[in-house]
Amino acid sequence: MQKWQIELYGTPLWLLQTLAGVCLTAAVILFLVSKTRFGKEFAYLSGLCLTPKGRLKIGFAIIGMTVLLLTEVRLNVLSTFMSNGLYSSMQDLNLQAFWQFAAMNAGVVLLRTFNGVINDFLDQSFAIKWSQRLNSVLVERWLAQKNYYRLHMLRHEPDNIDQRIQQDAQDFIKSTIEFIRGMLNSVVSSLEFAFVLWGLAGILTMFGVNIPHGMVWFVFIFVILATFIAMWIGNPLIRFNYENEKLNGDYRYSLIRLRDHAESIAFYGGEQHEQQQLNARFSDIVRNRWRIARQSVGLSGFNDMFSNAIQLLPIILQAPRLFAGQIKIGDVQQTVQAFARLQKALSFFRMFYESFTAYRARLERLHGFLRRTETPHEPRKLNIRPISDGLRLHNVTLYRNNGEILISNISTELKTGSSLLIKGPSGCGKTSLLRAMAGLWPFGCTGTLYIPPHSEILFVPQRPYMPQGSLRHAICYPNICEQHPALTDTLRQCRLEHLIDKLDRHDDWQQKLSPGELQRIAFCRSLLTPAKVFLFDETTSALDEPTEALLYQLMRAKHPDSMIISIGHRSSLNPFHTQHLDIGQTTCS
Ligand SMILES: Nc1ncnc2c1ncn2[C@@H]1O[C@H](COP(=O)(O)OP(=O)(O)OP(=O)(O)O)[C@@H](O)[C@H]1O
Repeated sequence: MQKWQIELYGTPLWLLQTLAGVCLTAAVILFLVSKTRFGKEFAYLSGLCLTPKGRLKIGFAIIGMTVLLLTEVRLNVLSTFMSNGLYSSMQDLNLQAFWQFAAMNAGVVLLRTFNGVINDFLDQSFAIKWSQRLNSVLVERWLAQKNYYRLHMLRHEPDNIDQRIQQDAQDFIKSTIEFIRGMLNSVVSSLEFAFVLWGLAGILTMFGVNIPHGMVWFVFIFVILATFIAMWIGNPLIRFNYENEKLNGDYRYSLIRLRDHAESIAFYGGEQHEQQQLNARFSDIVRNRWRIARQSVGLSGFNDMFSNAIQLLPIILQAPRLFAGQIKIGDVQQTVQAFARLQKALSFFRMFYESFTAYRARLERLHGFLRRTETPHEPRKLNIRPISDGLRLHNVTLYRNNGEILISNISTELKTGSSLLIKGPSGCGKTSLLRAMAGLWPFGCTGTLYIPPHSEILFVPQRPYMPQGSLRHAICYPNICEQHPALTDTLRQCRLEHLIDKLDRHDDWQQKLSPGELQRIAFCRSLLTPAKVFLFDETTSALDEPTEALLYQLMRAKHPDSMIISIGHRSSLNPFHTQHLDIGQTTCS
C-alpha cells in the first residue's frame, strides 16, 4: 500500500483515537487552567450560563464541533498526500495516476467545503445560544436586588455597565469560540503535520553536526521562541485594551448625558464647556490609541517578519535531496505544504496574542461586573419587620457613603389612614429616609422599621419615570391593568383630559410631557394603585397650589385607609397631613 492509502484507510481510527486524546488532554488542561486567575474567571462566567440540563446538550455540541474540526485537520493532511501524488505523477509522466489524483484532490476539496460549512453553522448556532443565555444572566443580575440602582448610587466601579452587557458579552463569546477552535486546530495540526514532516525530512547538517529530521526540530524551536518574543512585545496591550474599552465607554456616556440634558445645556449655553469636556475625553482615547498603535505595530511587524522569513526554508532544505534523487518533486511540494501548515498551526498563539489581550480585558470586565452584583455586604442594615396595620420607625439612623451619620435616631409612628409630612433643610436626608424605607439606601442604616410588605408600598419620585411605548403603557407602569375601567376618568380628575385621545400613541413621553404633567401622571398611577403606604418625594413641586390641593384630596377620598408620607418644603402641604416631622430641627447631623 502507498502512503496516501495508509493515511486514507486509517482515517476513522485516527478520528477516534484523536478524539479520545483531545478529551483527555482537554480535561487535564482545564484542570490546570482552573487554578489560574484567568481560569477561575472563565469558569465563573461560563458556570453561570450552564443549567444542569444544558450541560449535557453543550457537551454533545462541543464533541460534535470537535469531530468536525478534527475532520478538517485530517482532510488537510490527506490533501498534502493527494497533491504529492499529483506532482509525482506529473514527474513520472503517468497520465492515469495524474487523473486519479486530480479526482481525489477534487473530492477532498469538496469534502473540506462541506465540512467547513457545517462547522461554521454549528459555531454560529452555539454563539447565538450562548449569547442568549449570557445576556439573560447579565440582565437578571443587573436587575436583581436592585443592583442597577445600588451600583448607580455607589457611583464607582464597575463603569459603563451597558457596554459590558451589550458589547463585551458578544465579543467575549465570539472570541472564546475563535480561541478554543484555533487552539485545538493548532495543537492537532501541529502534531499531525509534524508527523508528516518527520517522514519527509532528511538529515540537517548545522555547524558540522548532523541532525536527523532537523527541519522538524528547527521549526518547533523557532516558532516557540518567536511566540515568547511576541508575548513579551504584546503584553502591555492587555492593559491598553482594557483602558480602550473603558475610555470609549466613558466617552459614549458623556455623549448620552449631553443628549439627556440637552435642554439644560441649551438654556445655560454650555456648548463650549461640553465641547471641552468631550474633547478632553476623546483626547484620552486618542492617547491610548497611540499606545496601542505603537505596541501592535511592533507586534504585527515582528509577526510578519517571522512568517515571511521562514517561508523559503523548506525548499532550501529539501532541494539538495531532490537533486541527489532521494526524493521527488511531489515530496518537495508536500514538504512546503506540511511546513507551512505546521508553521501556521504553531504560530496560532503568536498571531492571536493581540486579540487575546482584548479578550482577557473583556473577560475581566464581565467578571468584575458580575462579582459586584453578588449579594452586597452591608454591615449596617435596617431591620425591616412586616406588619399589616400602621407604620413605625424606631431609632432609625442613616449613614453617609463615608460612614458619617446623615440622620440619627428617628422614631415616629403612623396609624392606618393617617399621613405624615417630612420637612427639613435641603440636603438634610429627607429623600434618603424614604429610600431607606423602600430598602434602597446603600450606605448603611440601623434601627427598626415596622411597615406593610413591599408589594403594598408605592414610592413616587419627584420626576416620575415613563417607559418606552404607548402613553397608556407608560401611565400604567409598572403593573396597572392597561384596560383599567377607571383610567380615563382618573386622567380627567387629574386634569389630564387632553391626553385621553393620545393614550395609544407611541412617543418619547418622558421628554414630551412637562414636569407638571409627569407629576399629575404619577398621581394617576397612585389613584389607580391600591397600596397601603404611599411615599411621595416632592411630588407636587412642579404644580400650582390648587392642583396640589385637588390631587391630595382625590388621594384621601380614593384611599381613605392608606398611609401617606410626603416630603415637601411648601406650607400649602400642611393641611393634607395629620402628622409632621421636621428632620432639620431634631435629628439632622
Ligand atoms: N449617591 C449618593 N452618593 C453619595 N451621597 C449621596 C448620594 N445620594 C445622596 N447623597 C447625600 O445624602 C445627603 C442627603 O441627600 P437627600 O437627597 O436625602 O437630601 P434631601 O433632604 O432630600 O435634599 P433636598 O431637599 O434638596 O431634596 C446629601 O448630602 C447628598 O449629597
